[in-house]
Amino acid sequence: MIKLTTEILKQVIQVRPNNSYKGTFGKCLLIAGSAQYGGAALLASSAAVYSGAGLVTLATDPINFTSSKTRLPEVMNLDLKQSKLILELAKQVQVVAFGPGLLINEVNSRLLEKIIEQMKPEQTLILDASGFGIIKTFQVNLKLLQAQLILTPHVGEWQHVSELAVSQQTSKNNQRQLDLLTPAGAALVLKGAPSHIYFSQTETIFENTLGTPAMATGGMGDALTGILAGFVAQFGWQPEVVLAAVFAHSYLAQELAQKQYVVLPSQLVQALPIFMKQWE
Ligand SMILES: NC(=O)C1=CN([C@@H]2O[C@H](COP(=O)(O)OP(=O)(O)OC[C@H]3O[C@@H](n4cnc5c(N)ncnc54)[C@H](O)[C@@H]3O)[C@@H](O)[C@H]2O)[C@@H](O)CC1
Ligand SMILES: Nc1ncnc2c1ncn2[C@@H]1O[C@H](COP(=O)(O)OP(=O)(O)O)[C@@H](O)[C@H]1O
Ligand SMILES: [Mg+2]
Repeated sequence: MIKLTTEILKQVIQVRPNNSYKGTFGKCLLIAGSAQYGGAALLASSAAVYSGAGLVTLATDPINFTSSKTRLPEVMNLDLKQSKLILELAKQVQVVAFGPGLLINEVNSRLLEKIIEQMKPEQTLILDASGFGIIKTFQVNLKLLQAQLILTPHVGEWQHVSELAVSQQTSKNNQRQLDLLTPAGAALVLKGAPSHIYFSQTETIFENTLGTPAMATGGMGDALTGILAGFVAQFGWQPEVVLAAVFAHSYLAQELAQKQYVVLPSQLVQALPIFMKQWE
């Protein structure tokens, strides 16, 4: 088990080249948010923008359009029902993040299946939250994916997907289930206190030594999904980039928690640009 340190931030976060433009830092498509869980979509999409993705589109229930545009005009919106448009855009982005705040239903599962079918090896799919309910309920096969894959379940979601009770979630069992369920190289960010990161068909496991109970507020995982999307969009898919995003999320929360009893996910998101500047 390798413990993450600040080395990973220095390694991954780069000074931006002068001759860059928004296209240099990648495009993200987030498929997230129902009427009930619009906040998850707002947090994930804002985290992608604040962590530095060049262009961010949120496909969501239209009821979230006004709040999305009012809170963050940088984010573009697509109607979750317009699956043709979503699939078209999904071909053009570096990262698709699927799941926060979605309803677990057949329409969303069909959309995910088509995305899995069409994504290319140079792209990355991040699966979070209701995405796990969808793959489990509708038996979606992740092995068909050719793109890179990042799974970000908390232990409750991992229990559902892996069929490992929390008490059975040992490193060995987690690795075996990950290898069974996903293509080689897929990352599993198993969120908890602390979080562990596994890679499919790879022996080495990483521990995120940081984190604080001040993070235990709904939406903190949605923010991580957006940070992962932003990091992969601009720094490319590499195991180190996944590790750096996970570490940055907890490190920043811990920094804020020195002066705060609770760290709100939206506060963490807003603090990202200043935090990243320290590590470029
Ligand atoms: N503001 C918002 O709109 C928010 C929306 N959310 C959305 O709400 C939906 C349901 O998410 P939930 O995470 O509540 O899903 P679940 O209700 O599926 O998961 C929580 C279950 O897992 C168990 N559990 C065990 N260990 C856990 C751990 N370490 N951390 C968390 N739960 C653990 C809990 O006891 C509970 O039974 C998702 O779509 C999610 O994206 C949440 O992200 C919270 C914020
Ligand atoms: N006590 C804690 N110590 C360390 N990290 C925590 C703690 N509580 C929550 N977290 C972190 O907060 C995030 C919570 O994610 P998740 O459960 O998906 O939240 P949500 O679905 O509400 O957005 C994870 O990254 C987890 O590691
Ligand atoms: Mg979550």
